Amino acid sequence: MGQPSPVAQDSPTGQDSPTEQDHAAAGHAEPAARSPYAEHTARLTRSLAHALVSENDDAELAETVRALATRLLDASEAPAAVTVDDPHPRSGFRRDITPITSAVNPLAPPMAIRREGDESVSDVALPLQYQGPPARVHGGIVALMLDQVLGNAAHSTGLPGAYTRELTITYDAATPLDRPVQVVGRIDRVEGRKRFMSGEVLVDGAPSARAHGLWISPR
Ligand SMILES: CCCCCCCCCCCCCC(=O)SCCNC(=O)CCNC(=O)[C@H](O)C(C)(C)COP(=O)(O)OP(=O)(O)OC[C@H]1O[C@@H](n2cnc3c(N)ncnc32)[C@H](O)[C@@H]1OP(=O)(O)O
Repeated sequence: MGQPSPVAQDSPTGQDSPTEQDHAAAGHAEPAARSPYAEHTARLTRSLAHALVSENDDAELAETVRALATRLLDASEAPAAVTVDDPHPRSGFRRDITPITSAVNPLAPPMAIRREGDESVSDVALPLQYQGPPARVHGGIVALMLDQVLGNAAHSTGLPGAYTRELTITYDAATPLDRPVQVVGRIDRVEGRKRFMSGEVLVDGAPSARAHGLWISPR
């Protein structure tokens, strides 16, 4: 079996952390502290997800995975016995468990979002497990990436927390797998509780998908 395709940077999001009020408004408690064990396991699970949808075979790797699965099972029964270094130590970062930017959620590539001027930006290359039509990223995943990056931009200015109220995606062209694409989002205008947002997925600088959306803060 070949190496899994490179996934997005295995790092946290750069996304603004939700406040305690955000968590309270969202109806859940503050997540538990970060776990390096969870983060490493998520990385492994991403690689396994890629291996499962690939059609390659490699007996030596299969044996390595079998041994690792045994070790992981032991570790899950006695997690304190396993010592790992946190590759992304941060202080004060609340744990991100979203299925798109989280380092510890294996459903997430994960995307890392940064600020560039007035925009939120993420460079990402999605591997095979995000495929829709052959060689193309699934349209729902494209919408997920845009939702997250526009949401990041909506929260980037110190404005209160807001939810996606409306999100329209226009798919102009294929978003390719296994190639770097750039996801960009920005605030177009603010009207009271409403933030009107826009963004794109760029492939070699040209939009493969465009998004327009409305984010609203709860009353
Ligand atoms: C607290 C925040 C927490 C944030 C956590 C961050 C973590 C990030 C994690 C990642 C998250 C990733 C992202 C996610 O997954 S976000 C999760 C997915 N989204 C949701 O769950 C949101 C569901 N919707 C709601 O909860 C409510 O609708 C909210 C709270 C948003 C507003 O409820 P509210 O009861 O206040 O209002 P309303 O819904 O009756 O709407 C009525 C208003 O909207 C106006 N309107 C409607 N359409 C349009 C239009 N096209 N052009 C212009 N205006 C338009 C309309 O005129 C009216 O305005 P006005 O007459 O009042 O002036």
